Amino acid sequence: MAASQLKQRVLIIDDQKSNLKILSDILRDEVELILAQDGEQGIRKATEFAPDLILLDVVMPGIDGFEVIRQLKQDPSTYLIPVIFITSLNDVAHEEQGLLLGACDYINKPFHAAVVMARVKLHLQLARQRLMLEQLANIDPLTAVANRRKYQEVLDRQWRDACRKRSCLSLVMVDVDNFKMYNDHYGHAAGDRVLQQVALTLAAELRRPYDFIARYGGEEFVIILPDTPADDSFRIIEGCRAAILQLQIPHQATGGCLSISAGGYSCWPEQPDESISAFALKQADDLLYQAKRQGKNRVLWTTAAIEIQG
Ligand SMILES: Nc1nc2c(ncn2[C@@H]2O[C@H](COP(=O)(O)OP(=O)(O)OP(=O)(O)O)[C@@H](O)[C@H]2O)c(=O)[nH]1
Repeated sequence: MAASQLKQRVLIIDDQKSNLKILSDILRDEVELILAQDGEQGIRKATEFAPDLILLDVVMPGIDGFEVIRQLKQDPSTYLIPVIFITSLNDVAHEEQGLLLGACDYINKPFHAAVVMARVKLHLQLARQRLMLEQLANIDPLTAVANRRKYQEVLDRQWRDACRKRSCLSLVMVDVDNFKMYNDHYGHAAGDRVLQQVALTLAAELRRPYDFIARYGGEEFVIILPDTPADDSFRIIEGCRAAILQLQIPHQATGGCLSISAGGYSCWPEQPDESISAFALKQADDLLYQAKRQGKNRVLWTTAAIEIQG
């Protein structure tokens, strides 16, 4: 089913069961509902289920709605979720406070079904559009894999995870061999089609959910293999190299078939520091350069301690 056809998720946080029931009855057919009966539970469910929209009661025992939204806006995993306040506090000062804290709208009690529905639909539509824009901003238009901007974001996250788990993370730079000659011989449009094929083939070789590929620029791709031992990572990239060769794309200018070279670097990150992760990528890039100098169509790999050559 296309993402646009999936039901969006709405989390309702209200301490009154009767309100939860009224709102559920209004929204049930249109959205997937998640219910929470106090602020703490609401925050937990917002983190766990990543809803597309939150309806938040203001007056609740324990932490009130204002404190809930404050906490949601401080957490990177929830701060983008739109929040509509639902309240019987009909004065302007409270409404202003809610909006200043980052709420996108206000619905007053008692509820009018048509108004609730209209406002929820409007904010869900805006949320969907924002998600689509975000996805477009992260994708390379030619090859449809992630772009360099997304690479940096994913690397930062996976580097932090690897620090926490003390696990092995590999960074790989991949480059199409003799691509200038390919363009010169077959034309730029044919070169574009080859880049698309290469991206598709590399992506298909990465089978684990957190393996990641991005187009780094031109005919270069970058791959992140988190939580994978160095020798397995090397084998995966060797598999990529073999898969590109198996495409048997003729490259008459070289008298053979199109190939790739790669440089890989495996490490065990200890500090979430961008200059260290940039250094790791530089190691991979230096090995790619060596692979080119040693004759191309090969993968060179290094870890802090060992060097493997293919
Ligand atoms: N068709 C096409 N070509 C591109 C694209 N981006 C970069 N290129 C071309 O890729 C070529 C890369 O050339 P070089 O950096 O000299 O590398 P190479 O010819 O592959 O040589 P080696 O890396 O030594 O194997 C240049 O001619 C770029 O114009 C693109 O999006 N489409």
